[in-house]
Amino acid sequence: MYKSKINYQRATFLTSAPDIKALPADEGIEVAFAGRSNAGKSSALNTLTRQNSLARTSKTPGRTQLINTFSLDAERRLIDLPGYGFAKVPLAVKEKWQKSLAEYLMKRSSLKGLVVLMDIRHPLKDLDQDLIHWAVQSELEVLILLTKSDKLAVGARKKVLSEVREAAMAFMGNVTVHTFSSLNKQGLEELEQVLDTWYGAEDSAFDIT
Ligand SMILES: Nc1nc2c(ncn2[C@@H]2O[C@H](COP(=O)(O)OP(=O)(O)OP(=O)(O)O)[C@@H](O)[C@H]2O)c(=O)[nH]1
Ligand SMILES: [Mg+2]
Repeated sequence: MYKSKINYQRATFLTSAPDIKALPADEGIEVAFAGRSNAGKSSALNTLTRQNSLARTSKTPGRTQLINTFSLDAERRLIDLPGYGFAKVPLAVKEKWQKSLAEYLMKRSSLKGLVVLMDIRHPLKDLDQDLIHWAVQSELEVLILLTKSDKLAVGARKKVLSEVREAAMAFMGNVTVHTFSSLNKQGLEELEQVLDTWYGAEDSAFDIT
C-alpha cells in the first residue's frame, strides 16, 4: 500500500476567485483539477482530501463557477476549476468563467501540473484533447484520470484504460493515465503518488509533512 508523503486530509479552503486577480499570491506549487462539467473534479478533490464537502459537487453540470483554492501547507495548493463543455448556464456567465479559466491556465506561474478528469464512458472529447495538447506544450505535468470507473465492469475499464494510454502517447509529453472512482476510492493511491512527485515530496527523508 502506498503511504502518501503529503497529508491531503489537512486541506483547508482558501478562496473562491472570480478571476485571477483574486487568487492567493502566485508562489509555491499549485496543482489544478480540470475537465468537462460533471466529470467529477470536485468529487475527486473531496476523495483525495477525505472531506465530504470541501469542494461543492452537484448532479447539475456547471456547479463550480469560480476558481476554488485549497491550501495543503504554506507552499502547496490544490485548485478546483470550473468545468468546460456542456454547462447549461446563461451565455454571459459562461463566457466570463471560461475567460477566467483560460487566464488562470495561461498566466499562473505556480501551476505545476494539471489533473485532467474525464468520465470513463466519454473520454478524450475535443476540448479535453485541446487542453492536454496545450498543457504538454506549456511544459505542465499532466495526469489523466478516467473517472467514475465504478460505472464499468473490470474488463471494460481495463480496455478503455489501455485505449486512452495508447492515445495519450500521441501527445508527445509526459502524460500519465489512471482510472479513478470517488465512489469506491479506486485509483486513490495512484493519484496520491503522482501528486507527491509533482509537489516535490517523494523523498520522505527530507520532508516533514
Ligand atoms: N458513480 C460515480 N459518480 C460520481 C463519481 N464522481 C462524481 N460522480 C457524480 O458525478 C456528478 C458530478 O460530480 P462533480 O464532482 O460535481 O463534477 P465536477 O466535475 O466538479 O462538475 P462541475 O463543477 O459542474 O464542472 C455528481 O452527481 C457526482 O456524485 C464517481 O466516481 N462515481
Ligand atoms: Mg465542480
